[in-house]
Amino acid sequence: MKTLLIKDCMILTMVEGEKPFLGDIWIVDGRIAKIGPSLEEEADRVILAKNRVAMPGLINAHNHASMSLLRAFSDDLKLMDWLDKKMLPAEARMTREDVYWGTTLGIAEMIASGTTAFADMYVHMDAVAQAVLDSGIRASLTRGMVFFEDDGGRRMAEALDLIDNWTGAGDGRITTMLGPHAPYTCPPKPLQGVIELARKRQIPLHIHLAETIEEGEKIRAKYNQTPTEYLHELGMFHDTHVLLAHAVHLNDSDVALLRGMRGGVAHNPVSNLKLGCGIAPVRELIEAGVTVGMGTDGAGSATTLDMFAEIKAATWMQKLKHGDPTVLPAEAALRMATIESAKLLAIDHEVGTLEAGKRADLILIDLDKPHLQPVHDIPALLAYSATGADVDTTIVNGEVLMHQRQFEAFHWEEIKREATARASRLVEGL
Ligand SMILES: CSC[C@H]1O[C@@H](n2cnc3c(O)ncnc32)[C@H](O)[C@@H]1O
Ligand SMILES: [Zn+2]
Repeated sequence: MKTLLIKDCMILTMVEGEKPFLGDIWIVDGRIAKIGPSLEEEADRVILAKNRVAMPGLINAHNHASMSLLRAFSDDLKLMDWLDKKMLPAEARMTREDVYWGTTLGIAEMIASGTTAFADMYVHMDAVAQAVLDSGIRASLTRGMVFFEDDGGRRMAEALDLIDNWTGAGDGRITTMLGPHAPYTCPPKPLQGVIELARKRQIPLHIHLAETIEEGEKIRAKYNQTPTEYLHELGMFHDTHVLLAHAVHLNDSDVALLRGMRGGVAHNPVSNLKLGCGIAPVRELIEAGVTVGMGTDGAGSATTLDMFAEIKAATWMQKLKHGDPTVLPAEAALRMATIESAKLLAIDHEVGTLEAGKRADLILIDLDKPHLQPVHDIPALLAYSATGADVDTTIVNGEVLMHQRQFEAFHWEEIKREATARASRLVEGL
């Protein structure tokens, strides 16, 4: 039996209706065994957490972690130029080892800024899975599939290999999905095949949707439909859990089509702002009963994987869009980054709130700083003033991955050396 006791923290469980309270968290074999005041348990390790807030780890519901190698390489471009002229040529040079080290760099940033789980779509996914396994973080992995030309079924075979070989690995830390990339890269025939397979094997789907106006124009020209109508008509929302990344350009009838869907939308506000894509209809989706979580997208576009930046951007953007500061209050934004994202990854029975019986995925945030005093309202402080750099401790599955801002499972110098050398090679001459 392996035990960990966290003492004397303010606990924000994110369970609906529960206010923050002072107490201890008792963790046994990776799960929360008890939460309460003055727990006197013998533990293998005790973390004294005075002046710290304990909250569920943040869950990044849409990422391409390897793209951390392409951080700040190509910015201030329109999405299609950025993707076609910069990202795709650099990605064409990526080896399996590049993807391993790029993902590890992304994971290091996520652990350092309080993310304990992420959803990823990329290529060389066995390398991504290995990086997740080695790092101790939790992830939902999917092989991104574009169907421009016939590849004899190679991408699909790789997607199924990932699912067959890695689902449940790392004591359940790794889960998997099928990932058709986007409506504009997936014509009806192959996309229908993916949807049917997902339904038959009950595998969740992860796809980009309605990110830009140009995407809407392309799909309108080809199929005389909105991107959402296109996916709906192919049966994507009938009986399958679907993680929709972005969903910026939805009209009222698109939102109505998503009502009652399984899964929901990963909102990526920083990427949407930076690429000038627009403001997603978050309030309308939530009012329609659609689950809305939060993600960063890759560091190639967002530049940062700090989920606290997303939390701020999400709430500010909705307040601005509706001209109303009461829209998307602090606690609702924090819920999007925790339990609502957990629902998108279909892991909300295990993580997303701090409750006895759940996996011990949690973070400690250091309030002993000028920008986090005085402590009137913890959710407001966390949503509006905290940053990833205020995360003191990150714990996944009961394992301490960072404490007092020191990685416990990583060799940072090695990651930096590998990542910087590989990144230079990938972008040379582009
Ligand atoms: C086929 S693997 C995933 C693929 O997606 C690309 N990508 C990264 N960010 C975005 C985005 O915001 N919209 C669309 N596609 C994106 C990434 O470069 C990979 O090629
Ligand atoms: Zn993306």
